[in-house]
Amino acid sequence: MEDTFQSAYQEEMRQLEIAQQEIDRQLTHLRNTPVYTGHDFTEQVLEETREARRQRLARAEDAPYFGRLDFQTNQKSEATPLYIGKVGVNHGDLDVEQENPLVIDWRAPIASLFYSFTGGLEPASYEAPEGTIEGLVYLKRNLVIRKKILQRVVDTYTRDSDQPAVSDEFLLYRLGENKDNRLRDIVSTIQAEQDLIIRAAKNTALMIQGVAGSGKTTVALHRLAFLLYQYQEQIRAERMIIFAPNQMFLNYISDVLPELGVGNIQQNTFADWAMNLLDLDAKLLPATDMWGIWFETLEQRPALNDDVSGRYKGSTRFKQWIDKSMELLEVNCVPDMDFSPWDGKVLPLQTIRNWFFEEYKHYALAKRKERVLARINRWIEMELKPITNTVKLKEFKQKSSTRIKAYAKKWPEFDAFTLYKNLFQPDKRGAILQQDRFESIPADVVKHTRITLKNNEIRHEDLAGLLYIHVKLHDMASESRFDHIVIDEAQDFSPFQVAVLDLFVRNHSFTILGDLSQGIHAYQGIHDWNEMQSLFEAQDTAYFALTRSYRSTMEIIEFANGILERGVHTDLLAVPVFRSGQQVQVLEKTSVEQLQVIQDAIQQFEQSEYNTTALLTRTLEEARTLYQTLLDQGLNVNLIDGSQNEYQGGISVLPVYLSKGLEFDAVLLMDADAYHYREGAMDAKLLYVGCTRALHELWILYHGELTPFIQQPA
Ligand SMILES: Nc1ncnc2c1ncn2[C@@H]1O[C@H](COP(=O)(O)OP(=O)(O)OP(=O)(O)O)[C@@H](O)[C@H]1O
Repeated sequence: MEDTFQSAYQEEMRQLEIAQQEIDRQLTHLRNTPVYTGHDFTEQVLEETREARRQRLARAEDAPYFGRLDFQTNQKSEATPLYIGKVGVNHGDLDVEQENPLVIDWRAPIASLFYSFTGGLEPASYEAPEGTIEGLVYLKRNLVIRKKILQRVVDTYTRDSDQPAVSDEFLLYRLGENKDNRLRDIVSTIQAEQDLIIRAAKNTALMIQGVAGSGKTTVALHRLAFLLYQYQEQIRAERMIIFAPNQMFLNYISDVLPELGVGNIQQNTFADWAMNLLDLDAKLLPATDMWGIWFETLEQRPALNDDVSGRYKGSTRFKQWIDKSMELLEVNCVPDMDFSPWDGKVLPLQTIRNWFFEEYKHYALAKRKERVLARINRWIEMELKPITNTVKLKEFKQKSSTRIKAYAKKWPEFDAFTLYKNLFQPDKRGAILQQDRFESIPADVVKHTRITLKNNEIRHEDLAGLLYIHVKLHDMASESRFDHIVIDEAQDFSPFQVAVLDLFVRNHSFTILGDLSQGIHAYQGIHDWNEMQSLFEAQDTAYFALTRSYRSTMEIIEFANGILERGVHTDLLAVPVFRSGQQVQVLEKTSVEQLQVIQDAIQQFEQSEYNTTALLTRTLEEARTLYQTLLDQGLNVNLIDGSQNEYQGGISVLPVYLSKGLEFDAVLLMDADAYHYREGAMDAKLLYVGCTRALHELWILYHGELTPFIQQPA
């Protein structure tokens, strides 16, 4: 066994040397080629290609590949070793597709075998542009190369061995590593079920329910890199966008795409993106406004049902209601009168209606109004032309100018904010719905929305409706469609938000990822994936479930599953990868003792060389207090209160609801008592989110009665 390993290692050392020499040679050649800066178009294109190769080779220099697959197609008499890396490298200086390149790009069709093959003697196959290619796999090997040095060779499958495939061994090695303050790429260990999602066809609204730590965010980013490779003729990075919950999260994931050699993809929160398009004179209330109601109050939280404002305003019910209102607006918007520029001259209502409802019907409402008014102006000019009497001409000009202004005022104002406001006050002039229809909006929603809108303030939950009206008025979506949209943490998105985004993307090309068990913003998000799936025709959408969790140890996953079983009653439980660690510690301590425990834990984590630790409190106020106490003790800690744009790593103190999406080597969850985490799925989900942030260690601290979602330690 040892001999086999030695010879494999020697063989890979030799291959690495060959690969590195070739990469060095090509790079030196390219670097010595003078950069073309002239105006000749052909030369400019050639220079661009050279520059792209320069950059690709530079990325391959330190670690040209991470895997090897020996594959024999049915047409060949022997297996060919295929080396798979983050970027493809050809033999020689030509930039054309080669049958057996030196290194194959991980996104190439043949590389999918490396991910989908999980062992067995049966033939394996992959889909190539020319059809299905079948053959036999002889070897699957993982290689760790760092800074040009071969560090590890792990065979996860050899055909002539009677050992089963051990693909988890290399994965476990990778998962056991400590993380820093950024998410990383996983090209060397993408799992078969993740690969299916990454390589799924482009023109589908893909919905992925994935348990905590199943790699949803990571997979979405790899999918973008794949789409750019696979559909390079059809899509551009600048026309793709990732929506994530906040700027800090965007910062946390910001290294992955550059690691995958992808730049220029837009990344934003829905709120910032929508506000930018709407360009309103109103103020967006910060998200903390809602958190105050749902997270900071431990007692007397509002009941959560479909009539709470976030759920209602995010529903297709509300969208349909707006549709109806807009239809009525359209039908009734032409002033019910002829237009007379001066006494004795009349443009009949029927002509104006004909322009609006027939000739310009393909334009959006605001444009139609604009066109009709411009046409009336042109009509006035035509009617003025034959008038030769200068006194009369002057008089008519003045009259018509005043009258057209007055007439234009009789049209509704096609401004999204004004119309949105009117939706909530049918008794006002300019209302677009009659009272009887209006009564279907929950009374509480009307009451609270009126108050905020009156103060020129809007909430996040208003953005979908506002944007929808804006699009209907101005049709700006068709001019600036995305090629692909990723929505991360999609369980916190509403169906209405997705319906609006669907107007902004070609061919329903979405990757929508989330976890219902982490739906802590259930007051605005979905409760079931059907709510989103039903927005699309069956052939335009696909659903995947990721159940394996890669982040945490088995002990942590099993502990977190227990919380879900007790508090959420779901079948969406995580299946751990077989990575064992410390038992979860559940410790009853008084507040004075807790401080000592925290200090001990931090010391212990430092010895384990953990880079990131989180202290999770139930509320923001408690996080602030704990942060101050720890600062006073001389500890070097960061507070995360929702206002940060960057995740620093180190020791962070934060309320549990702000930890979503992040991960830490160790987590200390504070105040896990029956007061802080009481009855109700929302508290259980909060606890679940908190516990599943931990990679290696989880400590639970409480005082008094333990929360019912956690089993009393024996
Ligand atoms: N195939 C894999 N190989 C190695 N690591 C992986 C793999 N898949 C996921 N991971 C790791 O698991 C962790 C969780 O990944 P990620 O944050 O993408 O999951 P998630 O499903 O978005 O999590 P959550 O919903 O809990 O925020 C990350 O550290 C990621 O690198």
